[in-house]
Amino acid sequence: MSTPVNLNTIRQAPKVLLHDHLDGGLRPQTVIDLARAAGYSELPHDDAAELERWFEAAADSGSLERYLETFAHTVAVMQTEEALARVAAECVEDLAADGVVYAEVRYAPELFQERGLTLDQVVQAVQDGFREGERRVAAAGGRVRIGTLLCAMRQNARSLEIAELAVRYRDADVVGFDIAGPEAGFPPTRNLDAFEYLRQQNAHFTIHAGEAFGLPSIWEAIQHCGAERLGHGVRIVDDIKVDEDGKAHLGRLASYVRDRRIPLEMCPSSNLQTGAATSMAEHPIGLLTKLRFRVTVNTDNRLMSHCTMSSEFAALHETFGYGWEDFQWFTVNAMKSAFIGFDERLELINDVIKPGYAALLA
Ligand SMILES: O=c1[nH]cnc2c1ncn2[C@H]1C[C@H](O)[C@@H](CO)O1
Ligand SMILES: [Zn+2]
Repeated sequence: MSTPVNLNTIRQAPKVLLHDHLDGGLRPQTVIDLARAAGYSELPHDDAAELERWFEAAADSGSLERYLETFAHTVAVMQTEEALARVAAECVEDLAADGVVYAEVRYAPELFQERGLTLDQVVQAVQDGFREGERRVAAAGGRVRIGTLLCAMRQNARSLEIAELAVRYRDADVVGFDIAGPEAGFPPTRNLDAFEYLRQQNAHFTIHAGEAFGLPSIWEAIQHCGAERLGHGVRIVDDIKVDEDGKAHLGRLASYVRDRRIPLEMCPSSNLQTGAATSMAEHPIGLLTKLRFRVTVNTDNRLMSHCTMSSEFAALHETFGYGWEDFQWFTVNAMKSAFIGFDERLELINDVIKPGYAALLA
C-alpha cells in the first residue's frame, strides 16, 4: 500500500522548483532583522507573524501590478552584500527543508543597487549565499542543488546588460535569464537585443508570459524572442476550446507549445492572488495536465503567496486528486526542463527522483 498523501508525506517527496523569486521568499523575521539593521522604517509590522499575514493579504489584490508593490519592502532590505548572502543561504535551507532537491532561484540584480553595489557585487554575494546554504544543508545530511536565473525588469531598459551579466557568471552556477515585472504594456519584444545575444551565446532563458496578458505575449515570447520555457503561461488556455462532450480543440499556438514540449512554469497560488486564475478548481493547470502539456508546479513567491512546493502539491491533491504518480510526473517534467546539463538532470531523475517516488508508491 502506498504512503498516504498529506502535507507531511509530500514534504518527504523529492521536488524540483524552476520558478521561485529570491526577493519573494524571505523569512518574515529576516525581513524584520534586515530592516532594523538598515534603518528601514517603512515595514507595516514589526512582528513576524503579523508581517507574514500582511504580505499575503496585500499580495492578494487581484492585480499583478498591486501584487508587485509588496516587493518594495523585501527589495528595500536587500541592499547590502551581507543581506543578500543571508537571504540566499536561508532560501536554500528552506527549500531543502521542504524536500526540494533542485531549484532555479531568480532575482533582478538591478534592484539591489540603491546603496551603491555593482551588479557584480550583487551576483557574487547571492552566489556566496547559495553556496553557503548548500554547505549547511550538506552538513546536516541533506542534498540540494541551486541554479540561479538573473531577471531583467520589463519596465527598465537594462536587459542586454543583465543578459551579459548572466553569461559572465554562467560557469558560477548562473544557469539562465528571465524577464519579470508588469506584463501589460511591456511586451517581451522590447528586449530583443538581449534575447538575440543570449541565443548567440548558446545561453538559456525563460520569459514571464501569459500571466497578466494573453496569447500575443506568449506568441512573442516563443516565436520572436525564442524562450525555452514560459513563466506561468496560464493564458495558453485561451487557445483551447473544450466541447460540451469534453473534447479539447487546440489552436495553432497551443498545439505548438504542447508538441514542442515547451515547459510551463505554473504557479497556482500566485495566479489566484494576481487574478490570472479565478479559483484553484478552475485553474488551467487541471486542463493542461489532462492534455499532457509539459506542466511544472512552482511557488513563484513563497512569502507573498504563503506557500511552499509541498503546500502547492497538497492544494493540487485536494482540488484535482493528484497523487504520487502525478507528483512524480510534474517533478520529472521540471527536471527535464531545467537549465543545467543533461548528465546532471539524468542523474537527479534516476538517482534521486525515481527512487524517492518508488519508495512512496511501494
Ligand atoms: O509573477 C510575477 N510576475 C512578474 N514579475 C514578478 C512575479 N513575481 C515576482 N516578480 C517580480 C518582482 C521581483 O522584484 C522581480 C525579480 O525577482 O520579479
Ligand atoms: Zn514569477
